[in-house]
This record gives sequence, structure tokens and C-alpha cells, in this order.
Amino acid sequence: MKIKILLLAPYRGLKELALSLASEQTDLDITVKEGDLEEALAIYKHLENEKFDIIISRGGTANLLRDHVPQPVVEIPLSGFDLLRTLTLVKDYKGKLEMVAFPNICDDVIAVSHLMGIDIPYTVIHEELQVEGIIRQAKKKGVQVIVGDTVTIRLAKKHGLQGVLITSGRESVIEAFHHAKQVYQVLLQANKKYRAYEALLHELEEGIAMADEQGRISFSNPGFRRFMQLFGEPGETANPSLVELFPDWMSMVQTVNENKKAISYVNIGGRQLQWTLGIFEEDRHRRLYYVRIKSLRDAEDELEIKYAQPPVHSFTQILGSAREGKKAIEQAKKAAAEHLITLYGEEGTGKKYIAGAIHGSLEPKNDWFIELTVKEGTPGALSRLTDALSGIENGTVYLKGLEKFDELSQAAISRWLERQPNKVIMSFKESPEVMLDKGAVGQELYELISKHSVYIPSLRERMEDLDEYIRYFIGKCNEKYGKQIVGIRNDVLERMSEYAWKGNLEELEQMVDSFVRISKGHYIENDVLSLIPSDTGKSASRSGTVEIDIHQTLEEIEQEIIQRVLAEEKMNQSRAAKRLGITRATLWRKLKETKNG
Ligand SMILES: Nc1ncnc2c1ncn2[C@@H]1O[C@H](COP(=O)(O)OP(=O)(O)OP(=O)(O)O)[C@@H](O)[C@H]1O
Repeated sequence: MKIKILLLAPYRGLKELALSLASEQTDLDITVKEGDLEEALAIYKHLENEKFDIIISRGGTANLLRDHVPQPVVEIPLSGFDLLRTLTLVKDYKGKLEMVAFPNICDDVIAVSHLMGIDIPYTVIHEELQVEGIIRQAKKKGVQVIVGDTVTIRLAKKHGLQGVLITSGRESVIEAFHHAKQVYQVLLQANKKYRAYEALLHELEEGIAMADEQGRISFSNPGFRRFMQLFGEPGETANPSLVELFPDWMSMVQTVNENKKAISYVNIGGRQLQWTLGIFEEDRHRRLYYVRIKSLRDAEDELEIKYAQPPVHSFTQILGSAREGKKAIEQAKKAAAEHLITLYGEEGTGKKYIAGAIHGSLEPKNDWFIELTVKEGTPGALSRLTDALSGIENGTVYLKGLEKFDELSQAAISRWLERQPNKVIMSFKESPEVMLDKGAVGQELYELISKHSVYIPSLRERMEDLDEYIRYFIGKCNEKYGKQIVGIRNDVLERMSEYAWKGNLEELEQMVDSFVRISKGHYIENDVLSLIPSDTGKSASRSGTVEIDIHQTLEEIEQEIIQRVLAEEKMNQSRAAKRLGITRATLWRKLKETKNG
């Protein structure tokens, strides 16, 4: 297959020369056209569909084309012969003469003219815009002949001077053909690599695209088009600008321009997507950005990623004056300065709230608060976890469920956590020591999480704050349900203070919520008492289940249940009878039966 070349000659003579030489090049398929600067560009555009491999041109025209065409542009050089020829021609000129050219040409001309023992005045130009002014000055000095490149000569003629073009000779054009062949070989190798990468990107589930600052997409893989619901091959359908797809595109570009990676979360077609923006490459004229898109939903079964504002922003929003609670807050404030922090305590004690307060207290602030919950300790969850963490910069990560991984994965993640830059607050239901004893965490993770750990006390340990919490939740629920409840009856409060609160503040909030929902007046009245389970702080378990030996007789089983309920109700027979759904008299009779039996 021949290499397809478009040769754009800035002057007629070069076109003729190129045409005569083109036929000798058996491995090149050369199209030759004449055009200078913009004119040449217009010719290129007209022939764009012919898919040339390489463009050949000269001087300013080659430079202009290089900025506007995707193919490599090979330049026809000015050889020593070219200069020699021109100097030989002009050396006997009678008129006053000056050469106007770019530094590389001037240097060569000076060297050759010294060899030939001729003295030719010259002016060096650095950009084309200077040419016209220099020609005017030359004219004022009485110069009659200008020696230079096509643009210079054109302008010299415009100002009524004689122009002598430094023309490219045969050997320069042939050299350009050779150069084009070399460039093509390099291009072939690069293309092979490019195609391999393209095939890889094609297979990738993740969406990848390349766009400029205005969000115009120049490349997208099928994954990207699937996520964005852009159907058809690129080019077939007009790619919408990313500005239309992501309303906060410009602010993300801003973040990226400040040398950060920008991450955002969008919902498209019911899918929660994470997209990351970064600078891909800067070329001479514009910045290119890459966009990576992946679905969070797919990973949700193993690792849940929630990206939201923390529930509170400062320690002053954490309620409670009980000693235990205050101690926890003081410890958390101190631990806030650490890179890796552990919070542990029963479910619903407010660990996430404390994490939010830590995040809010940081100076300088972190950009993100991200909640990562390990649902299953699978290898998939592990790689997603490290992947998610490496995608976050300048964030506070609230991480739950590390104990679900096996010891080896825990060790790997421990080393990983130490190296990553974000603040990580780990949350556990039990203390590091208890988890180590039980084998829930291995030695390496234990060492990591026991360094800066804070115990968040259960509600049972801060019962003096119960009233305050209830009032706070009533206020919250009034707002939710549009009620104006101002307080709670003492009987209800008393029963609540006897309750076990295994679900802690979370359970309390739910209970207050149900009270507020059904209350008609300004107070939470005794009619809600039936909604409080009669499970006291000393009960065996919150759900009220106990193990019974079913090898006993029915009567013995009944007796066992009665005794257990009685014990839980501190031997108060009325309360035990009520819980068992029998009258006090029946209970008394049943108790008596055993004594007699
Ligand atoms: N300081 C607080 N003031 C008011 N309400 C709070 C406070 N801390 C926690 N809560 C309430 O308790 C609920 C549970 O809190 P949070 O989610 O922080 O608990 P957690 O210990 O992280 O729970 P889990 O271990 O189950 O994830 C919150 O939804 C909120 O209603």
C-alpha cells in the first residue's frame, strides 16, 4: 500500500518541481497542489476526505498547516545548495539588496556568504507580523531587492520592491519525500500501539471520554456512551457537549485547573454514577480533559458508597451533658488531628454524628465527606474499597465494616490506609480489644485501629440526658409532622428510663417519632405507654427471646416462662400478669400450683 501524501507548494515553481519528482517515487501516492498560507489550508479542507497520511509543505505555510491538521506535516528544507544558488544569483545584482528571513535561514546564509566572500546585509525576523514593517524600513533605506521566503517576497512586491525567492531545489524536495517515509514508519508503530489501547478501552466496562474545556467530546469508549445513553457509534450521532450532560461541568473544570482531580456523582437513567475529571494532556492550544464514569450501583452489594453532607458539622451540635458523653466528645476532639481515627460503640449511639463533627472541625476543611460501608468482605469489596479511596482527594471517609474482611485482607487494607492521604474515621460496634479476642480483627488491623480510638457510650450510660434527647427529637418530629407538642407525661418518661435501649439514640428517635405521629394534643400522653416494649435494662435480650429446654413438660415450660418474666419485672406480679396476658389471679393460681405440685 502506498503512502498517501498531499504536497502543498507555496509557489508555482515548487509545484512543478514536485510534480516532476513525484512520478519517480514508486511507494508514494503524491497529490500536488499550489497554495500559500490560508489558501493552502482551504485546499486541505477541500480534500480532507481523501485521508492523507502525511502533508508536505514549506516555510510559513507548513507552520500554519501544522496547527490545523491532524496529520504530521513534513517540511521541505532549505538546503545549502538552495542558498548557494540564490546567493550566486544575487551576488552580482547592481541594486541595493537586503535579505529578510527567520534566524535559521539567516545563519545558514551568513555562513555560505562568508565562504563565497560576499557581503549581504540581512534582517532577522522572528514572526511573520514583523515582515511588513521591516520591508517599509528597507524601502526607506533605499533597498531595491529583497531576498527571502514566499511571504516576504509577496509583501516586498506589494510595496513595489523586487523580490528574490530562496527556492527549494530538487534535492530538498527529495529529502522531504525521504523524511515523509520515515515519519510514516514511526506513525505505523504508534498506530499499532494506539489500536491496542483503543481495543482495551473498547472492552472496558468503565466509561472513558476525552473532551476540551468547553466539554466537546473528541473520544469516547462504548462504556461511556452506554452510561450516558448516547446510542450509535461516535460520529454517527452528534455527541452532545458535556456541559449539557453535567450542569456542574464548568466548576469541575475549575477544580481540575487548580491541579486537583474532581469527582462528582450524578444520576442518569436511574443509575448512580461516579465521574472523575482530570487533565489528560495539554497541547499547544488547548487543554484536554479525561472523564471516567463508573456505576456505583453495581458495587453496592459488596461496598456501599454514600456521598452526602455529614449529619452535623460541629461538636456544638452534639447534644448531651452526661459525663460519659462529654468524655467521648473531648476524646474525639483530640483524635480529630490524627490521620486514622476509630470510633466504637453500640449501634445507633451517634458514631456517624461524631464523625461529622470531626469533619466539620478540620482546619483547613476537607472537600468531601464520604461514607463507605463494607457489606461483604469479598475480594471485590476490597478492590473497590482501595479504588474508591484512591479516587478521593481531600476527603473525610467514614468507614464501616472492616471487620468483615478476613485477616489477610485486613492486613492489606491496614497498610493501604496508612499510605492514603484522606482522613479516615473507622466505625465499629465493639472495642478493638474485644474484636481481637474474638478473632474479628487480626493483629495488624488491631494495631491500626487501637492507636486513636474513642468509645461512644450507649444511651444506658447517659440516661441523665434522656429528657434532653427526647425534647430534641420531639422538636425534630414537630417539624416533620407539623405538630406543636411541648412535652411528655412523667409516666411515659419513667417507663422510657427503665427501657433497655439496645438500639440507642436511633431507637429512641424512632420511638419518639411514633409518639409524635399519634399524639393529638400538646403532650405525649400515657396512651403511648403500650408502644414501649416492657423490656427493661436487665432483660436477656431486646427481642425478648430466651432459650427454653423443650424436653420438659408443657407445665414445666409454662413455669419457666412465668419465672423469667417475673424476674424481669422485678417480681411485680401485676406487671408480669399484664405482659403474659393473664389476670393477676390466674398468675397467682399458676404459681401456687407449682408450689403445691
Ligand atoms: N448527638 C446526637 N444528637 C442527636 N441525635 C443523635 C446524636 N447522635 C446520634 N443521634 C441520632 O441517632 C441516630 C444514629 O446516629 P448515627 O448514625 O450517628 O449512629 P451510629 O453509631 O453511627 O450508628 P450505626 O453504628 O448503626 O451506624 C441518628 O440518626 C440520630 O437520629
